[in-house]
Amino acid sequence: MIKEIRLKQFRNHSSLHLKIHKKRIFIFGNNGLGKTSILEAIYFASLTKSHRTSDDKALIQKNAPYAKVDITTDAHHYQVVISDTGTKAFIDKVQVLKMSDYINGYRVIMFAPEDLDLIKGQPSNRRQFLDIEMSQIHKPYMLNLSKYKQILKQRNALMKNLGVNDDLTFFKIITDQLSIVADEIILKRQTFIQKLNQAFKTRFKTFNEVDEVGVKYEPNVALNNLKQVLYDKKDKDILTQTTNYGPHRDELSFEFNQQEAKTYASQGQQRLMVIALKLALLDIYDSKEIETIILLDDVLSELDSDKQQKLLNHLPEQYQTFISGVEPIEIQDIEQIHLTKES
Ligand SMILES: Nc1ncnc2c1ncn2[C@@H]1O[C@H](COP(=O)(O)OP(=O)(O)OP(=O)(O)O)[C@@H](O)[C@H]1O
Repeated sequence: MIKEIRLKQFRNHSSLHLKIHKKRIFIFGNNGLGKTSILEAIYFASLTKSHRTSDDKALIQKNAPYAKVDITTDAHHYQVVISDTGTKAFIDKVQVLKMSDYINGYRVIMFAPEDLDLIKGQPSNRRQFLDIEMSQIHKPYMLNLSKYKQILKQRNALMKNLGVNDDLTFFKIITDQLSIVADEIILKRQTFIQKLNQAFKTRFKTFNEVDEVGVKYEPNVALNNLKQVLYDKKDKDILTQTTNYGPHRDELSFEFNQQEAKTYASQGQQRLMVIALKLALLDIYDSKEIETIILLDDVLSELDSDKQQKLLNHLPEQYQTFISGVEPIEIQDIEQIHLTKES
């Protein structure tokens, strides 16, 4: 459990010290006071990256030389220092030189309003979600994915130079290699989404007993078919100078009462779907030994008071959960932190 948070020159926080006593924490206050930034800092101290920018320097307070985040849990003290020269990370005051040894000391699951793009946004948003989440729980998937990207790049380069009547030796080698790795990816995605779908449905039901949701895998080409398709569609790939088929074109579809959620579900329903999806990930992670913190940024907006209560009452109890919002809430056993201009 996180017991203390200290921010120094992080975003708009010159110096902030919060002592935490409970498992549920609600941080509220007016717009722009830095609620998201606190959740972002907890996220950053876990993964050494932000959920909303790839530019770490944006986290340093304007005109300050560095930013610092200290997170104290029951077990350890985590510190990250961000400066012009990069990010340094420390566990219990000892610098950890290899970031892969530092990250995930505690795990974070975050919902941020940007995550609504999972439903509303482009297929690439959904593929990215799949790849990030699956890589976290299955290392061979991550390795296959980077192998796939590398072969795909080579194949695309080949397609730029290949003529319809050219020798096909290299084309065959690379197409066969790509298909083998692609099938591994498709198979793993299939299994993962099946599990995710079950957990997603169950989580969503705790917030809303009436409606039915689902997430479906729509592979661009079905398992074990890619090799044949790539041979059959060779001329199209040559003409367009790229690889038109494969898991890099896969899609996930979200359904709400058997309809496409993107166009059918309301804003509030979409929000609950994404939160349920994020919580479903917890149900399929197999890592009781790693402490997990849930971060819910601005989850309550667009929800009516009944849905707000249902959401707050059905959050999994075993995980410490930080929630941000604008107005205070009436719910028991939650630590409410009021951010004001002076805090
Ligand atoms: N590097 C920085 N230096 C100083 N201030 C910054 C920096 N980056 C962002 N800010 C400011 O920090 C403030 C905090 O933003 P944040 O998104 O955390 O607020 P919030 O309380 O979550 O707001 P909202 O309720 O509107 O979501 C904003 O006013 C923003 O302009």
